[in-house]
Amino acid sequence: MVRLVTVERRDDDVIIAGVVLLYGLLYYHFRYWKRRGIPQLRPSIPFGDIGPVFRQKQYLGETYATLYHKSKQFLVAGIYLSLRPVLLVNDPQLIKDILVRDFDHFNGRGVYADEKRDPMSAHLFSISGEQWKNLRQKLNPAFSPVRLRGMLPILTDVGRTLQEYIGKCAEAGDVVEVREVMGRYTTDVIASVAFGLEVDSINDGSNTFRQMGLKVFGNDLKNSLRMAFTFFVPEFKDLLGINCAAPEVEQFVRNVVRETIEYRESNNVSRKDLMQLLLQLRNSGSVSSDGKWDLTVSHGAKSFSLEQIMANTFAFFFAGYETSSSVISFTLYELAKNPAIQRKVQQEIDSVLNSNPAEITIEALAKMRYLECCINELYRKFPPVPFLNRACTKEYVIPGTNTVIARGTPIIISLLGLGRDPQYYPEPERFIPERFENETEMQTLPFYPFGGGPRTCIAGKLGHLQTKLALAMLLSMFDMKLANEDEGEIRFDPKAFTLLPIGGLNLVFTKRT
Ligand code: HEM
Repeated sequence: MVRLVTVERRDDDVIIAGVVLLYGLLYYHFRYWKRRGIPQLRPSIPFGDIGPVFRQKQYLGETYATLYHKSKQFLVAGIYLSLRPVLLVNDPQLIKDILVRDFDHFNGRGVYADEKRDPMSAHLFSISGEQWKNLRQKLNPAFSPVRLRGMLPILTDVGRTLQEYIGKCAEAGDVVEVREVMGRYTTDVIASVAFGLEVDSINDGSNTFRQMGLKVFGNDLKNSLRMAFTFFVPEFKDLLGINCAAPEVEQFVRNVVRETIEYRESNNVSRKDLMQLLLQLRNSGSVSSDGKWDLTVSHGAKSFSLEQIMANTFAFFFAGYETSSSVISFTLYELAKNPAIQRKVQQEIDSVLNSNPAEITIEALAKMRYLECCINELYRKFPPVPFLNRACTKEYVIPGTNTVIARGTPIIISLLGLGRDPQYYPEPERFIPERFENETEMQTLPFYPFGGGPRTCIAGKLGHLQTKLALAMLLSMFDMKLANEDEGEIRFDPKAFTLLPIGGLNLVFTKRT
């Protein structure tokens, strides 16, 4: 009896000692930034500063914005994504230095990429260092102005299908959930521009392309783990043994890419899209910078592997469709909420297009300055990529201080936080496109909807073009209003990986006379 009690006591002692030790280690860990002389907030064990995200109470982009507002008096603040220490950079000048002038110290992305274990993860968005520099240099010509001009007819075709679809809804007096419909529009654009396929998910939401797009950002448990490990703790992703894309998405991309390439190569088919340019790169080692679309077939070794084509097409797919669709749908929503702004932008579009709305050219779009201001205001208020990621690749001393950013440190810049900061944008909750009328003033604002420096969005001009084109095509033909006039402020789905409003964005369109 006495022995039994002694053994139980010993077990208790071991457990207590274990708990104390673990607590001590965590306590030590969560003072990582303090030990480095960098201010930190009040992280909690074990979620650090992103407890609301883990508890599914707040969308990650909003949590970063909150952390920005709490710490903006500091140039930088140390935060913890659960166990992972990350540096939040708040100061506009330092942000600019990191993105542009001192980019050499920060060319990493800080997310998961492993060409061998998970080839689909090693694309332009995720890779770093020399590998990234090489690929970026090769892919840059694929998004030059002359290429965009070549792609415009594809965008216009899909835009017409969108106009017709909205026309039918207007006639029937249907409520349109624009976040979904614009997601279908950009899916069709990217299917055509990146994969070279004509799909019509606008009229058929059950289309495989659309379903795959939804799966990429799906918030089921497995996908949540997939995203969390890709972005928060990439070091441990291998332990989990799951790939960056869901198996059915990966299989889908593989099949589509393989079949398209086989078809084009055996039938000598040429099309003005990204797939054509990736094939050019594969066959000749570069994308032609003089705007040619044909393939020079060399019989030597291919310089860009099939796996690389797949990974990068996948990146264009996920980076391309969600961003623009978010901007188009939130802009429509803001214009429905602000009828005076809607009328002003329509008058501008009418005067540019005169009586020929079928002819929307790049030159015509460039003349729509007020529409441009509306889109910029939208990028500010609802940035489709609400934060930027970088990783420090070479030790860096913050100018004017003794603070050292160590190699390997992941960096976050909260675009949503900056965009909603009244210090830069008075009355940040209001939609005021006029803020962006003065281009010189604009240059002084911390405004990076497409990121900045050499690692800025490679296809920003394409994204902006498909956004502006769709808005011009819709606004030239339709008026719109909120389906529910007393709709409150937008709340974002805390489980989503993108800016997804709970309940959607519901509008009613009527044909303009
Ligand atoms: C309105 C539309 C778009 C917005 C607002 C947007 C925004 C962004 C942002 C903020 C980044 C990160 C830049 C940085 O870290 O400095 C990025 C990167 C990227 N975007 Fe976009 N994007 C858009 C459209 C597109 C489209 C249409 C594609 C592809 C067809 C695309 C492909 C990419 C890729 C591949 C990267 C990684 C670039 C690199 O790391 O070198 N984006 N985008």
